[in-house]
Amino acid sequence: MIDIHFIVNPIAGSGNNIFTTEYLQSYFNAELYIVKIKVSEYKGHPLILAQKSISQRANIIVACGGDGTINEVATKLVGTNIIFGIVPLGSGNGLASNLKIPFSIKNALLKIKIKNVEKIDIGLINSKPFFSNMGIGFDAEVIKDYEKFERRNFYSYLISSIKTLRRFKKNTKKVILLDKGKKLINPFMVFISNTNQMGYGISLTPKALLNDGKLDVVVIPEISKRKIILLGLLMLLKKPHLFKPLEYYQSNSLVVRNLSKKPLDSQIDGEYTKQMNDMLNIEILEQSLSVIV
Ligand SMILES: Nc1ncnc2c1ncn2[C@@H]1O[C@H](COP(=O)(O)OP(=O)(O)OP(=O)(O)O)[C@@H](O)[C@H]1O
Repeated sequence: MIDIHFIVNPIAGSGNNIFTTEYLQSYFNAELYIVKIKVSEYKGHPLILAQKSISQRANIIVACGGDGTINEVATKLVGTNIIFGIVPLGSGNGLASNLKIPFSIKNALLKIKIKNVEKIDIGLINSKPFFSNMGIGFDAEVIKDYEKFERRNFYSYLISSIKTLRRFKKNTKKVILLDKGKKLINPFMVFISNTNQMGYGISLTPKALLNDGKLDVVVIPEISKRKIILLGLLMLLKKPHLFKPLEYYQSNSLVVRNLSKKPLDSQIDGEYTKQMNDMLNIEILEQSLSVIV
């Protein structure tokens, strides 16, 4: 028998995500599969549920949600032989988009049933995993504002982006030192990605591969509001490389030092995180998650 556990975030994306055992057993029949559904009740709960599923010896653990839920569930599976599945229900779905996992629940479940497994790289920030991307600067501030919205969709991202743009430079000075001694004062963004998608078809790192042992790094220095708008348009047109101040490179590790007095605001897989540590060691852990594609 195959033990398959579904960890469902009921509020991901447009919300109201409900799965019943009858529905899932129409794909995973009771003669072959033992199906368990676990519904997360609060932020951080998917992590606890995944840990329980591991101790219950699940063979396959499926995250039903967006990048935040994926992050919490998959964090527990890194370096194990447990197979990880995704039913994308989030607003952005960066990792699922890169893996070409269908957004239709039916087709995502059929993929899981076929069980074509690939090993993918994951990123680490001071040993804490990320799967899609992390960022410091504008994206982190957008996410901080976005988390106040009840509705998690493209419209909320757009409103948060406009609000952030209005007040962006009024914040205290940020000073960051990147590993090669590159000092950045008030950078617009330092963005580090494992995937070639941010969600909604938007990307800053189109060359990223999930199994190349590299993270794709985008550094954008302090820029004017007019240039921020130009960058936004180029991203929507899928041509961010035409934006001249943007520096793009690949690396298997980097160090980010915070030289300002305040902790750095960051986003990790689309969730706001305050970095209390002044030194961030960011690295790649090659082919350490077995995921159904
Ligand atoms: N019942 C719940 N109530 C509130 N928050 C929850 C609940 N269950 C899970 N969460 C948290 O919601 C956060 C966001 O989840 P998720 O990323 O899946 O959705 P999303 O933000 O809509 O998608 P995306 O990241 O792709 O944009 C995660 O940190 C998760 O732990």
